[in-house]
Amino acid sequence: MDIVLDIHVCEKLIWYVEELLRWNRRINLTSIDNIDEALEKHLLDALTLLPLLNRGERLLDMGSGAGLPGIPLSLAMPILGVCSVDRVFKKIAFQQHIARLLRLQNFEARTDRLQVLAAKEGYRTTFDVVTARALAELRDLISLGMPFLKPAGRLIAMKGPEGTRELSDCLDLLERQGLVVEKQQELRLPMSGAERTLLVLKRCR
Ligand SMILES: C[S@@+](CC[C@H](N)C(=O)[O-])C[C@H]1O[C@@H](n2cnc3c(N)ncnc32)[C@H](O)[C@@H]1O
Repeated sequence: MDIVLDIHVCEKLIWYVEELLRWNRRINLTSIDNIDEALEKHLLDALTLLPLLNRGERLLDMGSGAGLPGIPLSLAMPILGVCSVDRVFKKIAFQQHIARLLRLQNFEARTDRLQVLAAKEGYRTTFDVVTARALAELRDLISLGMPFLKPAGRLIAMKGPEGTRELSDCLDLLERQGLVVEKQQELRLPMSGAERTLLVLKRCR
């Protein structure tokens, strides 16, 4: 997948996935409970965003669940500032446990509803990048994500094959919100061949 990472980063990434599956036996965090599948469909999938990010950017991961894609991105790119938000406390407790043990300096996990966080100072219009995986249809992601974007910020929606249809269904909304499609990237995960669509929408006014 053209992603080259330091061996120490890889060890931490794999430890994170193992810890996720360990916690998953006690509290339900993810439907995947097999290590090979989790490495591909959680870890590699999250890392597909790396080439789309720039050093020093501030990123919001909306509805991050067990920390995906925010935790792998924060490990692989320590120069990124990641804020990871989910409304479910136990999921954020797991993310905070990971951040503590891996000493993630560039990572903040908070329990909040996105609609509430969007009104808070320090969060509204302060992010260069807003990401979401498996949170909602593109139309709803745009409504949820727009309040957080800086001028010229990007919303990156991680979608399956349905991404293309969802995009063409909301071209009117993009126009109204002042968003343009900066990139539409289709890819396949290397083991299962599962299809993914990355949609990068840039705020232009
Ligand atoms: C299907 S999970 C996806 C989790 C993670 N992004 C992933 O790909 O594994 C969707 C998550 O979004 C969270 N969520 C849904 N609506 C939300 C809202 N309005 N505010 C904050 N979190 C929300 C849910 O609690 C859930 O953990």
